[in-house]
Amino acid sequence: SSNSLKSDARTFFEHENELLRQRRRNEFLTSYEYNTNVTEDNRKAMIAVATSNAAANKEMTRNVIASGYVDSSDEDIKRQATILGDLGIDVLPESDYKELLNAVSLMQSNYATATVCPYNKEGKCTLQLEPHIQERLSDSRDPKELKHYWRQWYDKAGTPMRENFKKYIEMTRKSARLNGYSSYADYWIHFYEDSEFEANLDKVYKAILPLYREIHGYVRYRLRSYYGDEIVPENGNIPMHLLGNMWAQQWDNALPLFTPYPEKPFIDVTSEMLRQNFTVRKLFELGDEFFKSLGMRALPKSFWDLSVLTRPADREIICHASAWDLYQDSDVRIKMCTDVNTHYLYVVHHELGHIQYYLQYEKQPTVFRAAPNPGFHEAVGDVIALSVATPKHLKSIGLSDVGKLDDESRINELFKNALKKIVFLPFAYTMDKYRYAIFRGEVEESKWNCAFWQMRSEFSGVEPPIQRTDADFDPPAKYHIDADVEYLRYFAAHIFQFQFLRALCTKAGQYVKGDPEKSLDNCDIYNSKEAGEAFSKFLSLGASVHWKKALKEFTGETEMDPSALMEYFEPLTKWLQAENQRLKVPIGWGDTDKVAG
Ligand SMILES: C=C(C[SeH])C(=O)N1CCC[C@H]1C(=O)O
Ligand SMILES: [Zn+2]
Repeated sequence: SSNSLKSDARTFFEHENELLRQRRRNEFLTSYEYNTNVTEDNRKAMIAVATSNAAANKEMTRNVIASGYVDSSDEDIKRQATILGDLGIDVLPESDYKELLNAVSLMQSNYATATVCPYNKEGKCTLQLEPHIQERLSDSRDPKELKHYWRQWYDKAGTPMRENFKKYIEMTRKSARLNGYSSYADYWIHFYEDSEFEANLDKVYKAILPLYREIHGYVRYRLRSYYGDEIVPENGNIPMHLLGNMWAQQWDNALPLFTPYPEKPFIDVTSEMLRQNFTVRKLFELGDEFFKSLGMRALPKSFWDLSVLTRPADREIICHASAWDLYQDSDVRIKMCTDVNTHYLYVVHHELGHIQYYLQYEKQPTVFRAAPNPGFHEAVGDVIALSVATPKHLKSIGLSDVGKLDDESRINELFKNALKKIVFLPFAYTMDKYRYAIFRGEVEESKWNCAFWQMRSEFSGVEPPIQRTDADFDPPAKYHIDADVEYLRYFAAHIFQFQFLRALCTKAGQYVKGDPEKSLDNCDIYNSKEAGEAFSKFLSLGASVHWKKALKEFTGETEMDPSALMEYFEPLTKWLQAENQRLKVPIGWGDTDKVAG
């Protein structure tokens, strides 16, 4: 009878899911060991466990496909079979698999251990990306110093990785073909379960581009008046080393150079935290308190015992922030090199969002212990960070004395947030538009570097501070390109997080469309059990249902839709259009002349 068949299927998947859970725990434990202690032995141990797991996963996938459950009439069984039937890079023959993991882990190790020489003074070349170089890129206003660190980092973290990157492209291309995908790009895209994904992406990019162009024009205009026109062109690409971030992915660190109303008091959270002797632990406790105030999961004791929250003095670690699900007994951890400042206050909340998601779906079968759309996982923490950063919330936790902003201060705040959330979109779009083109063989290898900078210019209107050629190879200077981490998840997250914010703020009674007292940019969902309940319900589903079904229950929407983001920034959009007209700011940019060919 269908019941017995179902029980056979259920028994089958319960067994496979339990074995998969054990394999994942073993794999992530050895990977965590390597990430928190970068040695050759740990790197090899990680590759060994991953390789044996790949063989076991191949066996599981063979069983799942042989079972025929992918055609089951039971939606849940069918979904489990479809996901478990998809092998990814584990499909590779063992020797290729080892080569791929070796190439990726060597790029990650290089990124984690690369050091550069100090600018304009003697001293050992031991400066690290986090915190030294990142801090100089954020705080220096000396174009020569900025150019020095830009060039040192790209020459150290990029070009030497060319051969490893080539191997990575070769092996991922082979894995995609063995899985029946036309390219590794299409393997990445299948995780969005949306046949219109690329079309929707372009639609969203075009929807936000007008606002981005206004921001770009205004920033270039203000930078020109600060640095002069030998450094900053009137109509061309913005030299990226002036924008406060090594990859020019967010420009908020350079805000003091272009604050709309510089005379207005500004909430400088970093100096206030330092004045109040904030510790790293305090940053995590703030985030933990926030989730608990919503009635959501608290951080378990094991989190505090097993996480690595600051850079250890006695060993190399991979500092790039990451959250870890160790698939047993709520064993969840964060590994990052936290400093006490606004940037890390955001990153802490971003990572705690991943942790909350792991805890919320931990009762799901292993196959469903994931997000149904990669963008969801990257959006959870950001929504909380948006609430934390509001003047209302900062006042409630004693980090600011300004609760409600006047119109001009509000423009300053919205501009600061736009330098993160809007500026980021063309950057994220390019990270994967570029890799898609390489994965699809659309760019000849001798042009891989020039194509990268041409796309950064086309989509963001930024360029390197110095001439780059195809003798350089700059893409691996960005962590995610070393680590085989898909990037459009962050693009999607930057759209979804405003849809989540609008839904949660509505539930919390903090947002009413059209009510200036209840606008999105001053909504604080802290303590709202209604918001927490809706969020928990959404997150606990994991990947058990299609993301459009989960989103519909949560926000009433079924698309990745920028209208919530555009509503949040609407007052700024109006102000910028008027201000750029008043100042006769030229909008738009041309081709970059910093790449040969
Ligand atoms: C904080 C993380 C770890 Se999931 C991160 O990589 N992010 C967060 C925002 C964008 C992206 C980046 O740093 O490039
Ligand atoms: Zn993340």
